[in-house]
Amino acid sequence: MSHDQPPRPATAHRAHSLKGHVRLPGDKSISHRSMMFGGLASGQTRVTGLLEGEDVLRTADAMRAFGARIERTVGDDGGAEWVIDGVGNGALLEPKEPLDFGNAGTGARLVMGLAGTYDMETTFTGDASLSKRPMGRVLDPLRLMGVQVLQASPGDRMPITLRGPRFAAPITYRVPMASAQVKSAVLLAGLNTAGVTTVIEPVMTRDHTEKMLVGFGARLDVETDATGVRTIRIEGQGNLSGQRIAVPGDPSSAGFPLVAALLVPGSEVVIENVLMNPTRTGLILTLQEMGGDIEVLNPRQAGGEDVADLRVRGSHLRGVVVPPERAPSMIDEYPVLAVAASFAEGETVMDGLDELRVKESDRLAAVARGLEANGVDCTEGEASLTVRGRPGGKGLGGGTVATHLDHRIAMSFLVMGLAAEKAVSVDDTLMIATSFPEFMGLMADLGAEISDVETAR
Ligand SMILES: O=C(O)C1=C[C@@H](OP(=O)(O)O)[C@@H](O)[C@H](O)C1
Ligand SMILES: C=C(OP(=O)(O)O)C(=O)O
Repeated sequence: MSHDQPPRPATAHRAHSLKGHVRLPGDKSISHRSMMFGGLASGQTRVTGLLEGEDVLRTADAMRAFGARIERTVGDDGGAEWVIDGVGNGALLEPKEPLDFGNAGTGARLVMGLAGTYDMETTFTGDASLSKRPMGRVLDPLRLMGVQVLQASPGDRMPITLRGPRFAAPITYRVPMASAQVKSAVLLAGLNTAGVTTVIEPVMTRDHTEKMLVGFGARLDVETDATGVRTIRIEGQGNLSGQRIAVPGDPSSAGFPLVAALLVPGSEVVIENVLMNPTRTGLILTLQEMGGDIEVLNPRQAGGEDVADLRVRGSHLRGVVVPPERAPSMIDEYPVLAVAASFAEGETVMDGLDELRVKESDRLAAVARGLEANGVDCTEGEASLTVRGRPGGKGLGGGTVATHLDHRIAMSFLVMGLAAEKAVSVDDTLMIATSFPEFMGLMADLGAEISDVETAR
């Protein structure tokens, strides 16, 4: 997608029932990291199941700019296999051009860590959404390690130019907000820093960086104390070597067909090969607590991760209070949970949502405005959202939602339109390609009717 393409609105109509088996694209967090660690390691990394979304392809471009060779090939089973020839440890080259991360916070923040401590200059740019997001959370620890910020827009925003020191200093850093991106950026900066870099994580967030770095051969250990505080130590300047990675299906993407199947009466959908890492399953747990009929089938291990298939049936949902400490395990899923709550009996209370304000959009405000535009009774607090649902979706819908360049807002409200009495429109769907390019086709295969500008009825 180019930055200057005109927006592409779409409208979702009430569906009769959703039926079928679907396989999701690969997990976005693991896909980004596969590109980064494969691009840095010595030797070859082969990745199947990669999410070929725009966010991940930007990370691939960045790793190419640092000198990695990355190609999409066809594997033995006829599926795509990405082959990465890494630059070798400590051998990133200075990029000749600014790196454009598009819409991707993960790509930008993790690569700032990965490259920031190198004795070279790197410039980071992004689209209008990414340029509004706070980068100080990553720049602050990098500054402590000796990285100079040569250029940044007010409030430590992009475009940003970093200049690494000759010798970076290892630090001990307590992550001030629940953020896997900040934790990861510091650990990745530690990779190129002599000595031991320590990250203290008071609240556990997704642990893909830790697990994958160990898989690539990094010297990293994690200690968890009795209160759950994690201390992660990484020894710098070790050796990463190329790996084979099979990326499981993205549980954040799973949220959309999952909630759609729960809300549309008479539905039965099986979602195959979903990543079930416990740092990512908060949405499934919450929907089960609401009375959602979600069966976890065939739980298994694949490539060091928990994976399962999910059978979902149309269900009568009840409102719940979502514990704030669950937020990190479902942080990207609140928009679609709010949609589910709009159809539940009674009130759903979501709290501890401060981080939603700094995503691709201010998701707390975007969700509340979208719900209001579609007749949902809700209250937006500083870091909370309370939704009073209407079982059956009676009287809901009929509005157009402003998506603010945010893929998850677009997909969430299209899901709402499949179950609401009246159709729901979103002002743009182009951003869906950043994380879930197959969304429209996959939902249509299940029986959803979503019309866009080209197929308007
Ligand atoms: O590390 C990651 O892969 C991600 C971490 C989360 O961001 P924060 O670290 O900002 O919470 C999440 O919202 C994002 O989609 C992916
Ligand atoms: C927050 C998200 O991604 P990122 O921070 O990588 O832009 C997301 O995918 O919902």
